[in-house]
Amino acid sequence: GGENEIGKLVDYRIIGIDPGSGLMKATSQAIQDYGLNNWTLVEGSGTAMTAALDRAYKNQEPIIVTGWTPHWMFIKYDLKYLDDPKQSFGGSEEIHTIVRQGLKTDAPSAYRFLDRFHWQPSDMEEVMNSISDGVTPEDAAAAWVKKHSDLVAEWTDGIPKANGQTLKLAYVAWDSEIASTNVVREVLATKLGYKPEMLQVEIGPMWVGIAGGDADAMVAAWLPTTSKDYYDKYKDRVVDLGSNLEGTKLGLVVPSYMNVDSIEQLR
Ligand SMILES: C[SH](C)CC(=O)O
Repeated sequence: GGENEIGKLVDYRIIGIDPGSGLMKATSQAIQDYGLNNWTLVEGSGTAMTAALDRAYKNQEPIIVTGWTPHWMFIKYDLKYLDDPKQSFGGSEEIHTIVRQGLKTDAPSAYRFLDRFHWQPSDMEEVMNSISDGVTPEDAAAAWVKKHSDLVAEWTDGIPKANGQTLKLAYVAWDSEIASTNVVREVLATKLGYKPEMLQVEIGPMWVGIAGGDADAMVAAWLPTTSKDYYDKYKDRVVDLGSNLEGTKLGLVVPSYMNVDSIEQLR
């Protein structure tokens, strides 16, 4: 379309995250679906996006970011999702646990725990919020595990301990997966006797790592839509242990002080 009031305020830019993510693919789809011809989707990272949001929000300036739930930003700032009447961002999804073929034989205790690992968005947000308040991911995970000993017991009761076997956990540096992967690491290390390592990679290498056996597990598969391309490509070479969290959401997010409510209004 031609001139757009909101577009002018944000220089026709949507501040995105890492280019391979499903969220960026969905945003490109929305730009097409809603005819946002003169708009630019800025590639970066989850960290760069939250830094830009923080700067704009502190100065009460307009900004549009690619966002998702669960995320600490909805606690820290007064934000809103733009309505998505064309459903370019899909509906509410879930996050799956994906492990390498052979893990059940090689590390049966880790496999059994990973198969049981399941928590609520509020649990993930508790860890995320603590990290966003400046607690290290390791300490935030340790505090959460200590506080939620009943749920952790459900994950680990009756599972024999390993004797210091190394395990490689792959993840992408999304704030949600920094939180979840640190909790998984903490349980593997303190309850099940493993020596877990965390490998921070981009989304493609994360799936390749599990499929190729270079990594043992990840809790970062947003499905059925967000990670669909990677799932379809690697599903025959990985083991999907199902959902570890339900009730996610993806979309365009703005501070509540902006006078815009729908993606329709950006054209
Ligand atoms: C950004 S969501 C945590 C995951 C994804 O977009 O692939």
